Amino acid sequence: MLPLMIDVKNRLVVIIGGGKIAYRRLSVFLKQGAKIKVISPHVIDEISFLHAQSQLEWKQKEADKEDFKDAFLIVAATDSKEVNAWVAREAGEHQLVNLAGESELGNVQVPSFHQRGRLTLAVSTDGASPSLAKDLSEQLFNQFDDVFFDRLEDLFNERKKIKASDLHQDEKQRLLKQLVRKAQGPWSAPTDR
Ligand SMILES: C[C@@]1(CC(=O)O)c2cc3[nH]c(cc4nc(cc5[nH]c(cc(n2)[C@H]1CCC(=O)O)[C@@](C)(CC(=O)O)[C@@H]5CCC(=O)O)C(CC(=O)O)=C4CCC(=O)O)c(CCC(=O)O)c3CC(=O)O
Ligand SMILES: NC(=O)C1=CN([C@@H]2O[C@H](COP(=O)(O)OP(=O)(O)OC[C@H]3O[C@@H](n4cnc5c(N)ncnc54)[C@H](O)[C@@H]3O)[C@@H](O)[C@H]2O)C=CC1
Repeated sequence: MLPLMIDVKNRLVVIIGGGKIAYRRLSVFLKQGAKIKVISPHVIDEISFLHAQSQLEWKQKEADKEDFKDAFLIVAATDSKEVNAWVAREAGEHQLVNLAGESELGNVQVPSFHQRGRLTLAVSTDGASPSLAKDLSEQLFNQFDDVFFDRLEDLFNERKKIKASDLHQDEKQRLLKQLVRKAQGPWSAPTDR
């Protein structure tokens, strides 16, 4: 599978199911600014709380095709394999589909990831061990300290200036390479700290 960064801001994400896993998925999309619609006869308290705060839409019913026809991304997270597989079959060929259980029936998998500032680290084990993916992404992320994130922001700003300058393309390339070399110091916190 190919890792991509996807902007879901203001996009419709339809979550089929209202349990613990549905909540874990929708929390991620909500944080990224997606519009969330939950389709489920029952939802856990955390979801009904968000609904009461108008942070998401909730249709209290079993899913049918109409519910997800306009979705940018569909998450099937019911406790029924049959329902989840049906969602995967009925989804349009241009829609993104994630199945919390049998992910191979969909076309999107959710990796374990950490994000701060402009850095995103994601780990996928393709379902071999979600727990290991979680541990690995935590270990990798913990290597970076506050200094790193300040430097990364500086890099972003300096690079923007070089890109916008009237310098010759070759000179821009030279400066951009120099920028990376300059930045390649001890990026991360020493391990004995
Ligand atoms: C295929 C995938 C779904 C997809 O496509 O998205 C999938 C599938 C399944 N997970 C299961 C179990 C667990 N999943 C977790 C945790 C996470 N699972 C996540 C992703 C994925 N899980 C995708 C593959 C990612 C990969 O492998 O790299 C994370 C990264 C993201 C997220 O879910 O939000 C999140 C870490 C959150 C974080 O990083 O913080 C834990 C541990 C815990 O909850 O702490 C357990 C219990 C222990 C264990 O089993 O390891 C089961 C068995 C269910 C059953 O028993 O019925 C299935 C189904 C199956 O394998 O058939
Ligand atoms: N990706 C992951 O990390 C994990 C995935 N899973 C998978 O996710 C599935 C869901 O897990 P939980 O949230 O714990 O289950 P749960 O039993 O807490 O929730 C299931 C939800 O599906 C809803 N539902 C049932 N039939 C429906 C229908 N026809 N239309 C709409 N909604 C319907 C129920 O009302 C309920 O809200 C599990 O069956 C398992 O396959 C489980 C653990 C971890």
